[in-house]
Amino acid sequence: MSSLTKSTAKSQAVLNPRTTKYEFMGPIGALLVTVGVPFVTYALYFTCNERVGACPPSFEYIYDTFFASVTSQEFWRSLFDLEAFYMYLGWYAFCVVAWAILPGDWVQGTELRNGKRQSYKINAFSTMLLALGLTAGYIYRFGCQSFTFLYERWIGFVTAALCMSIAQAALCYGFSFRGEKLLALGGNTGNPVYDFYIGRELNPAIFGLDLKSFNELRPGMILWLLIDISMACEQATRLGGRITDSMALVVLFHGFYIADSLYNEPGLFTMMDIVTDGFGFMLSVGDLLWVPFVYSLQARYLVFRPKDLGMAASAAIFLVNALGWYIFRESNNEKNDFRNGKNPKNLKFMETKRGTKLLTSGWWGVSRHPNYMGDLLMGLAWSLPTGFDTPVTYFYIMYFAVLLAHRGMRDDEACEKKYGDDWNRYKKLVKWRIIPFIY
Ligand SMILES: NC(=O)C1=CN([C@@H]2O[C@H](COP(=O)(O)OP(=O)(O)OC[C@H]3O[C@@H](n4cnc5c(N)ncnc54)[C@H](OP(=O)(O)O)[C@@H]3O)[C@@H](O)[C@H]2O)C=CC1
Ligand SMILES: CC(C)=CCC[C@@H](C)[C@H]1CC=C2C3=C(CC[C@@]21C)[C@@]1(C)CC[C@H](O)C(C)(C)[C@@H]1CC3
Repeated sequence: MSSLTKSTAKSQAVLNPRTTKYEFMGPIGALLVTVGVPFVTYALYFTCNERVGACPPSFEYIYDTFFASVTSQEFWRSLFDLEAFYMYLGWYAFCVVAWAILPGDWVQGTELRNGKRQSYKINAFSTMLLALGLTAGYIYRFGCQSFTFLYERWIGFVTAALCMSIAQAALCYGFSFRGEKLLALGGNTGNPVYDFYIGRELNPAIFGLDLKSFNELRPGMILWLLIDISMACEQATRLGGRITDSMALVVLFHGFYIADSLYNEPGLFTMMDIVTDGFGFMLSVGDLLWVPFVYSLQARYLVFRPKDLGMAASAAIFLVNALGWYIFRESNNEKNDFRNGKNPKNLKFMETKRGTKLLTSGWWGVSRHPNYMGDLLMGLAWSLPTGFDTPVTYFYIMYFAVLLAHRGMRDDEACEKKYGDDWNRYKKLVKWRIIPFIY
């Protein structure tokens, strides 16, 4: 080995140390989630659709109809739909083109280990507006019944999104070995199953397009809204032109959440996924498959189980969502302002040896993750319009509680490393993790 190659290898090892600690229960856990996420996405469809009597159906039904068909070639062929595949590719290409041509400010992310900063173009919200405008024009021109293909070709789109997420994660994993890349501190164990799942390269990018933030906010989140609109169109087609109040609430809540997230795009760049995690299968499948096809479950359910709630129930559910959103947005804003050197509400804070201050009053004095509490309340409001006939439409809030509890623990560990004793002092001041007196 030449001395130049040796010194490059040495500086790479210093910049990208081997990961010595596993998260997510190591390679076994990574493998379980890798297989489990696509499995659950398909299962939520096959155990809860209009051909199935109850959601979920009896075990006998699953055994007789589903297990029997799984062994047939026909079943596996039905998962692929070439037209849906091309439409999905077209959708992804639309998002890339919109990113490239729509105007947007370039902002810098947090400082990286190599002293550099990643640049991000801010135009996720305008991409959503463009997609919504084109969809509205299409529906206006061709009628609501022409925008029901996302409902009709559901499984074909699921498979297309899954293929895209596998392809992206595999390419990112492969390219992370080429050249001098900045790796994620948690994704460089040397175990391919684990590193593929967590993501090896921290910020993979093509022609200035940062793949991690792009995937997190655009092709999946905006598709989730389009899916909801398609479900509302399918319901309107079936009900002779009207949609139920429950469907209106679900589409409104989801739409508002998505628009709010995209409008606050710069807030993403300080989050754990962007700052510490690599772009691996976890985020790729989470962004492209899980978010659009699982988060929209309530809207899909209301197509074949329409429900009229009436004014009182609708207003009550609306208030739950509004309260959740208020807590979510206010707490995220308090922290973002504070981290940007502003404290408009004069909130109390504690100094730390690391130099960064921690809020101890306002929402961040109520619990250590008040934003999770707001997000969970909204999740509950999204399920309530479907009534109490099935637990399946409450899947989102159950999964989300587990995701946020686990995310809170990961963050707690990271903060303990960052802040040392000061973090324990902070935990004594703000005792509750997410929901006061409960958790
Ligand atoms: N819908 C969905 O599927 C998902 C939604 N989310 C949402 O994303 C949002 C962001 O979540 P996430 O990034 O996990 O976590 P948080 O927004 O809670 O951020 C945690 C970080 O904030 C800083 N911090 C912690 N306590 C304080 C304090 N008292 N004062 C000031 N700064 C503090 C620390 O970083 P530092 O000190 O270094 O600044 C810590 O690492 C949440 O609203 C969550 O609900 C998340 C995952 C999935
Ligand atoms: C089961 C599985 C595959 C888990 C992967 C987790 C992902 C689904 C989530 C990890 C962090 C996420 C965030 C959002 C969506 C879900 C994923 C990708 C988010 C974009 C939702 C909207 C919010 O306002 C947000 C921008 C704060 C949020 C960021 C994190």
